[in-house]
Amino acid sequence: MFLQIEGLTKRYGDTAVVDAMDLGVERGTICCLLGPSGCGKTTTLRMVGGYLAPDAGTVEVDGTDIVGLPPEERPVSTVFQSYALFPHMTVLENVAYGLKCHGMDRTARRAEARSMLASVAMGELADAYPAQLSGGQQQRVALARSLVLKPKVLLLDEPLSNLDTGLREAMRREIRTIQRDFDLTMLFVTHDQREAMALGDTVAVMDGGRILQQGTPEEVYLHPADEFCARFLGPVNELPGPDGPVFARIEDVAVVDRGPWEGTVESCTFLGDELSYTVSVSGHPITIRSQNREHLTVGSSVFLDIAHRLTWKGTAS
Ligand SMILES: Nc1ncnc2c1ncn2[C@@H]1O[C@H](COP(=O)(O)OP(=O)(O)OP(=O)(O)O)[C@@H](O)[C@H]1O
Repeated sequence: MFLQIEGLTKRYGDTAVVDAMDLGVERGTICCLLGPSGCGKTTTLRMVGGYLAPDAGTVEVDGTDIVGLPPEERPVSTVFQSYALFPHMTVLENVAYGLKCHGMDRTARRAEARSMLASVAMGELADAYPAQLSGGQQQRVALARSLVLKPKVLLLDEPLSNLDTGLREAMRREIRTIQRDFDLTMLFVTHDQREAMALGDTVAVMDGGRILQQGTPEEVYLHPADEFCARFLGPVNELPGPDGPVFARIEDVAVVDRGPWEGTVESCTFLGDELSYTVSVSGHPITIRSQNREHLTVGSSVFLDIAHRLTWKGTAS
């Protein structure tokens, strides 16, 4: 693996907030580190970036352990959630600043910064100040400032969380394009499962300072390692079965003419692009989505079947 984290540990008092964590990211891919608030995502990123010393473990980039190196000597650059742009510097100066720290002369670093700004479509705003920019524009400057350093690994800590939904999706596409253009290896922290699946070549599900599962979006969504991963990646229906509950994703439960489960339609909610029903099966509330505009009648009986059963260790199969 191009980025290989092994046994990484950070303790505060008696609590290991990152607990002997292992994670690998292949060269030229995006790994989304996904987990609930407080599970240790930022702490992990800060240790990889060099802003926090681990108590144990190794972080290798391209075969070299970087744990002992200060941030500026690591082949790694971080884009923070807050963008952390210098308010008194222009966009161009912000992007050129890191190159100054690497000893590049003024003309060369301004030329590099201009070319990087052009590649994130910010060339025309090179002389603006951060306060004059929208959130999305500031985000692009923050990306340019990291990319100009040509890091081997780019770390992003919830970089889209300050943006509204439309802009977030546009920026996600842009990050994907930049990642491909620069053949970057990225570790992208998020607590948003849709974002993780949309962006990640792999998704690493984290809880309690550990990685519970790492796989492609399809693997973690359709074949979760445990119940926590199953529920964190998306809603789960729990149907009664002869040997214990049968689990399925909402979109994998459908109304059929004849099927193994029978229930009563309890409610119907109009969501615009689809209808959401709650069907009670032996007292279990089951959620079903349908794009058919013809409403099922509340109170009527329906049969249900599932297209794919979610299983993990310990579930009935
Ligand atoms: N300096 C510190 N001293 C003590 N505890 C800390 C310190 N920094 C972080 N923690 C604790 O470590 C745990 C992990 O924090 P971290 O910021 O890594 O979580 P996170 O997964 O990034 O959460 P979020 O999504 O909310 O940003 C939290 O319980 C936090 O309170």
